[in-house]
Amino acid sequence: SSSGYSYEDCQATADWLLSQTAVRPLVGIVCGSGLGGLADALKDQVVFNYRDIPNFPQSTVHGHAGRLVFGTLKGRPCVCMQGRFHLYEGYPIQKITLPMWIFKLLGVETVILTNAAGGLNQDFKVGDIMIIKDHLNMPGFAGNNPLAGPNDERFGVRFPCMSDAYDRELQQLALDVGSELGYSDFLREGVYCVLGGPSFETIAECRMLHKLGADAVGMSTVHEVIVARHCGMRVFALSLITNKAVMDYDSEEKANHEEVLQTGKQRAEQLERLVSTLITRIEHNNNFA
Ligand SMILES: Nc1nc2ncn(CCNC(CO)CO)c2c(=O)[nH]1
Repeated sequence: SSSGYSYEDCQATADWLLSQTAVRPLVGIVCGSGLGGLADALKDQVVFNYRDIPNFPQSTVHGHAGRLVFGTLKGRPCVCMQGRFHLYEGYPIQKITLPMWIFKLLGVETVILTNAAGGLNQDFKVGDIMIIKDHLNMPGFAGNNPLAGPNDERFGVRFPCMSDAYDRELQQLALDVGSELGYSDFLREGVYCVLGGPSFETIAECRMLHKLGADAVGMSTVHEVIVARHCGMRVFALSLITNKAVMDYDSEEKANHEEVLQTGKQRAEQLERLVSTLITRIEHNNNFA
């Protein structure tokens, strides 16, 4: 569509990347705020700055490097976005999700997305890792959906199903890996709600979202998930709970980005171990590639 990219645009970018590296990734990783360290774990890296990639948007948020890192994680070929895009940066939604269409055309079969989020579920503690089992797409309720506009059947169907967006097998695998690694006491599951941002939510909004069944709130991920599912990639996503959302009017808590990045640093190592171990357990169609 007009503000979107054509299949040919995406193909051109993917072909450009494939001509620059011999890595043929099966897993695509999206690193959330302060979680870019995951990309540093890749071996035999081939790195591209977003500004050097045709059609790619630029990261403008502190804690988002703006690099596409190809490499291997325990022998598994991966591509990792160190820095992602958000509605609050002022990008049209199709620009935010362009990397997903490109991942698809690179041959990626499974996308792993991480983000930092506020905890709405009162049982959650700062530093918990929440496996996302479903989402609430608030911008989508207002029609801000990355699939709006003409549909290209080469990517997927006009009306894609979202009741199976978050792969149940990968969720179970993550729980198993988490308990193997001894992470069970900070590993949770829940529903992630996306808001446009950049302002953090009000107390009334937190209370409303909690009543609506949301366990965590953030400003990303859902748009990429919708596109990834539209073009048939498996999705696993998790939120690092970087602060407890303010739910009471007598609270002195004030959500801030620094706290988000600080918690990311503290938990980064466990999150990286969880994701890299998970990746070695994921079965792919052409594992022999
Ligand atoms: N209460 C609350 N806590 C949060 N921690 C991280 N995020 C996700 C948004 N992250 C932004 C600002 O840190 C950067 O992308 C949020 C949020 O949206 N709300």
